Amino acid sequence: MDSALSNHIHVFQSNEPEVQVRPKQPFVIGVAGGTASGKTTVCDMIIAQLHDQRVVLVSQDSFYHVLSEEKLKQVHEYNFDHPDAFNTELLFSCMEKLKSGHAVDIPVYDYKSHKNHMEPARQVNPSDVIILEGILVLHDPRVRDLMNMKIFVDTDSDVRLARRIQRDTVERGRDIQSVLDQYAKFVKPGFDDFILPSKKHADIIIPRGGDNDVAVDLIVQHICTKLGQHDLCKIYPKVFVIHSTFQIRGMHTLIRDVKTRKHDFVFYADRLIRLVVEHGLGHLPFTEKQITTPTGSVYSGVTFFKRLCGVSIIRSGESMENALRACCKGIKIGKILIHREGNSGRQLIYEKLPADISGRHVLLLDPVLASGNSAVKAISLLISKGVPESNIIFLNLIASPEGIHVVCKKFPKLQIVTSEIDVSLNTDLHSNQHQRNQQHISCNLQQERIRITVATQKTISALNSKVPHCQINGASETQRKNEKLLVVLDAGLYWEAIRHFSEILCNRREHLKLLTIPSYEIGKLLDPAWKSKHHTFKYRNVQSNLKALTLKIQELRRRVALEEMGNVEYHALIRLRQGRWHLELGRAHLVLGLRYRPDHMVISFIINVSLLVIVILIL
Ligand SMILES: Nc1ncnc2c1ncn2[C@@H]1O[C@H](COP(=O)(O)OP(=O)(O)O)[C@@H](O)[C@H]1O
Ligand SMILES: O=c1ccn([C@@H]2O[C@H](COP(=O)(O)O)[C@@H](O)[C@H]2O)c(=O)[nH]1
Repeated sequence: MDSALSNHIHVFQSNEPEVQVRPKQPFVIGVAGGTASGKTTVCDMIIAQLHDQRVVLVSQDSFYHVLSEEKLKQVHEYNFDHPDAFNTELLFSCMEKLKSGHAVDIPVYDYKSHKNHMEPARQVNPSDVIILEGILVLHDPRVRDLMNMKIFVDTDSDVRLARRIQRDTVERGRDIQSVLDQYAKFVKPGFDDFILPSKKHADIIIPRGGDNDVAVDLIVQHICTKLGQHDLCKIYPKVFVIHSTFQIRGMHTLIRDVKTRKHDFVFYADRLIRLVVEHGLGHLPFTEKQITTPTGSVYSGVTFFKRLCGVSIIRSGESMENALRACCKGIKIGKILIHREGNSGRQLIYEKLPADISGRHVLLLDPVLASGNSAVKAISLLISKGVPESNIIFLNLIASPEGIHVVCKKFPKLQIVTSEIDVSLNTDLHSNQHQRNQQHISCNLQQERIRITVATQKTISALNSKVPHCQINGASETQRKNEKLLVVLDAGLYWEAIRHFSEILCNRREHLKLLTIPSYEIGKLLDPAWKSKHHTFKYRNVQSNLKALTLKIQELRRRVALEEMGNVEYHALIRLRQGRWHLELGRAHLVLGLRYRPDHMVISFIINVSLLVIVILIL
């Protein structure tokens, strides 16, 4: 260590116990790049954006060796661009101390006198973020290893030379000729031999330096995420955030961007969901297993835990089901529908869970953990069904700190696996995300299953109003049931609506009956107890040459057998396009009715015509 410098760079211990002073490790960023590439400018931009974090900037220049008087006389012959010009031992030890939560005193370098200012030395306190900036900060492997993020600022050499001439003549007391001489003799060779080769160690390369505010934004977001996650993961050891990479941040950026198209949103949300699901599966128990390979050698491996099930919180949780099915073939998936009442109230509307759920590990699915209220309701239900708290893994894409606090405080043994903790997941973002989830789900629904739209609800409401209430026990009960029915329908649980609200639905007019027929058939498969004397239409009446329809029914039966009851395109089955309900429903009714039940249709037709004639006569 330089004795002159070491006298003025000292490391001191804090008096307080370490854990109280620094409950977490600082996030260390290294920023390297050629002279005048914009390293300081980029650092200033990062610091400005991290306004609510404690950030310190350490410059490698502070660690230039102190020059003897003799060397100072020949300073134009001194190579400031060689690694040996720096006291790297001291730099390393200071960074190590800072990282482990100790304050250090660092001198301030003066370029005019080429000296480290001894008095006053700069006291650098341990902070949330430590940025180390300098031409060769990525050169030494020990210093590099202290860094959580390594950045290289990559600016065109002509631009750098022009900036250096301007800066060094204005700020560093040089003339143009000396700048050019130093550049040719030391700066350029130093760049080619040491600085440029260190670029390969960088995690991020920022072209154009401070002009690249997109890169700086991304870096700042990444740091914020890391800082937020450090805290929560330390407080709650059962919270796991999948390793954040720029791929993952990029996908999060896309799914949050209001300009992202629905198709891209679905694609990237699905990719993230898949990562979360895979990660979540890694938290399941396993047993050791030895197997013999085809070459006869013995491999000591593990075998997965098999008694599993998924439970999705309707509706957004359903968007995670496909990823779970893709990872766990034939997995049983239950559903819970929770209705929001006011800000914190939640009402359980519907649940369908595997009968033997208490003996299974449960992967609870909901892409967004916001307030935590729905999650608490769903988890409480699972526990009431006998699932041990420690057997539940809650998987989500984005979790708010608030939601994590609420869930983890109440269920400390439950595990949460998420792809990001979002400190800005406030009500606005939640509603935005919620809207996005709706889009995601509706996109899936368009492809795979019926989507009960507002128009449908209106149609059903209109039909409801035509049903004499006396048929059902008490008007208020009817209203309540109708309300519940609409919530279930809104969730797209059409056949569930038929099963659980059959007494309301079976009294609907022909249109609705026709619409419910495929669901009714599926309902029969699952629950033979459900029957309605009002339904006369049977699939066995379908002509045998209607192969496409038969295949679809088979496909439905297969899916039902796999308990994929939500993923059914009922509309396609009855050849009905979604939307334009009145017209299309009537047409579909007529076409299908005439084809399969001409007797019925003729009678209806005669009755309708007779009624019309009577009305005309009366008028
Ligand atoms: N994007 C930019 N556009 C114009 N001038 C810049 C830009 N970035 C930096 N500079 C100027 O170039 C000089 C060197 O920038 P600085 O950030 O100090 O680079 P470094 O720390 O890499 O030496 C400074 O005078 C600064 O004002
Ligand atoms: O006394 C000195 C010390 C350093 N230099 C030059 O400074 C640059 C590094 O600083 P940047 O801010 O990154 O440009 C380096 O190229 C040295 O040549 C100096 O001229 N005099």
